[in-house]
Amino acid sequence: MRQAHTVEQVRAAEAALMARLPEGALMMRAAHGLAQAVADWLGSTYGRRVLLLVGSGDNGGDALHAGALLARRGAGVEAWLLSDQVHAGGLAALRAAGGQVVPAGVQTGPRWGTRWGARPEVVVDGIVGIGGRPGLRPAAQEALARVEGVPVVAVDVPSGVDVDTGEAPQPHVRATFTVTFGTHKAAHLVDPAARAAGTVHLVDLGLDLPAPGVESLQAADVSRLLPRPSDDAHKYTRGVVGVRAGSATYPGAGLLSVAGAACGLAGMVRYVGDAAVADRVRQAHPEVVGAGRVQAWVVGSGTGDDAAATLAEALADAREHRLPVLVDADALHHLTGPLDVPAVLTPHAGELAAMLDEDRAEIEARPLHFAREAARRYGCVVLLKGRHTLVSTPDGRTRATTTGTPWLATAGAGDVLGGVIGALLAAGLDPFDAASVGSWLHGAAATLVSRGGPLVAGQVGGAVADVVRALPAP
Ligand SMILES: NC(=O)C1=CN([C@@H]2O[C@H](COP(=O)(O)OP(=O)(O)OC[C@H]3O[C@@H](n4cnc5c(N)ncnc54)[C@H](OP(=O)(O)O)[C@@H]3O)[C@@H](O)[C@H]2O)[C@@H](O)CC1
Ligand SMILES: [K+]
Repeated sequence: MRQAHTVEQVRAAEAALMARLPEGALMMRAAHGLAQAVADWLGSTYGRRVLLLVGSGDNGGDALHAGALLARRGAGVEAWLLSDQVHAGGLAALRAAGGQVVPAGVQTGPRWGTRWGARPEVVVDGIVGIGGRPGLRPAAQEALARVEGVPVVAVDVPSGVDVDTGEAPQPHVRATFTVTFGTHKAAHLVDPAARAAGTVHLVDLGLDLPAPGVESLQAADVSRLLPRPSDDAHKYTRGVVGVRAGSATYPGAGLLSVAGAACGLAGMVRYVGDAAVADRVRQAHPEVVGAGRVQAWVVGSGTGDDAAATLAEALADAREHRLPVLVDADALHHLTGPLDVPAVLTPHAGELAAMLDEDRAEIEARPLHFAREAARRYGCVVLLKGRHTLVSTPDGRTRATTTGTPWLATAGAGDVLGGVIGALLAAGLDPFDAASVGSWLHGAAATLVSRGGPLVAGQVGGAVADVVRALPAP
């Protein structure tokens, strides 16, 4: 599990560990990890040009110490100080290692602003870390503008983003990769900040941390959580998923929801809906049967004018038999308040905006906030679709999905996702696990069929089996 802790949690764990270690030991662990990551990325150190942007706090201290380590391995290292006060030990170390230092406010050389007369090969963003406020001050913005186009490695977090919320409303660094320390932070997993962080490399510091507020499943977690048939399983013990989606106007939504539900993770799929759609479903998926008892419902997509009635029928059955329900698309607009059955809602940003009476742009700027808000308001698990899909519970616990490919942004992908999650609900996972595992599998399946190129939604359900096959042993 990739875990993301808050600044407050990190500070507390750091204080407890620092009390047992010699002064500066944690910063040196961080600096060694940072220097190694930069060296690995460059492929060598001797003669390479590394520019440090150094703010007033320990984040700048990390950059200076890492710069000193790189300078000792032969790199040309220059530090631009963005404040009159920077980490004294780090500054002394860089100077002692032969690094160049350009004090705050000093106009630097002609071409790239460095004494090399050539572009730096990498910029190390030590402007601000977990002690910063969102946004960048003018000195940092000017420095970044002078080295525009040079790859940036962010120290701990891309400076300027909001570390605990993943929001990035103001100017901020856009990194090629980020080297973080001790644990991940929400900004590494949650967009838009996660996009600014690039690839994230974690340096272990040995912190003793509490339960995280945000986490991200990895292949091993999915393998552990995945319901697998027992030796004596039959189709009913594996769970039956019922799909109420699609209509004469939107038959494709029914077909694709079934394509997801029929990914093989449940024992059986029932389709309940328009007769003509049901015929087409049976042609495409002969194993799918009609109405009867189910263990979970998938309801909503493509139900058009019938959405309210279809939702009401599914909820009535779910109430009677205490079944979980996945509600998507058209049906989302007919929810009025907290649900009284276990449920997963799967809106995209536009649908969530309508559900919460907000602007879509606001939802996209603050997805973690609004996923949690919706989960509280509707009293169930909410999955907010996006590049990093978020799954939140009413108490705020959140998982971010980091599998997937931009090619998955295609019509019908959400229908398949709903079906896959429905299968997992029917197979017995609780709504939080079903939604997060389903989202992970859906993203991984899309990456598999995409192989770097375009895909159509219908391919994704069928590829879930290959993803499951490739999971590590539980
Ligand atoms: N935790 C750990 O386990 C370890 C942490 N370590 C490292 O320490 C980092 C945290 O260091 P930190 O506490 O000194 O805070 P940090 O973010 O460097 O600077 C805060 C100062 O910057 C300023 N400032 C504020 N906003 C700003 C802005 N937008 N733009 C520009 N400046 C801004 C403000 O000062 P001001 O200028 O206002 O006086 C504020 O006081 C952490 O991210 C990690 O890298 C590792 O070394 C070891 C293990
Ligand atoms: K930084």
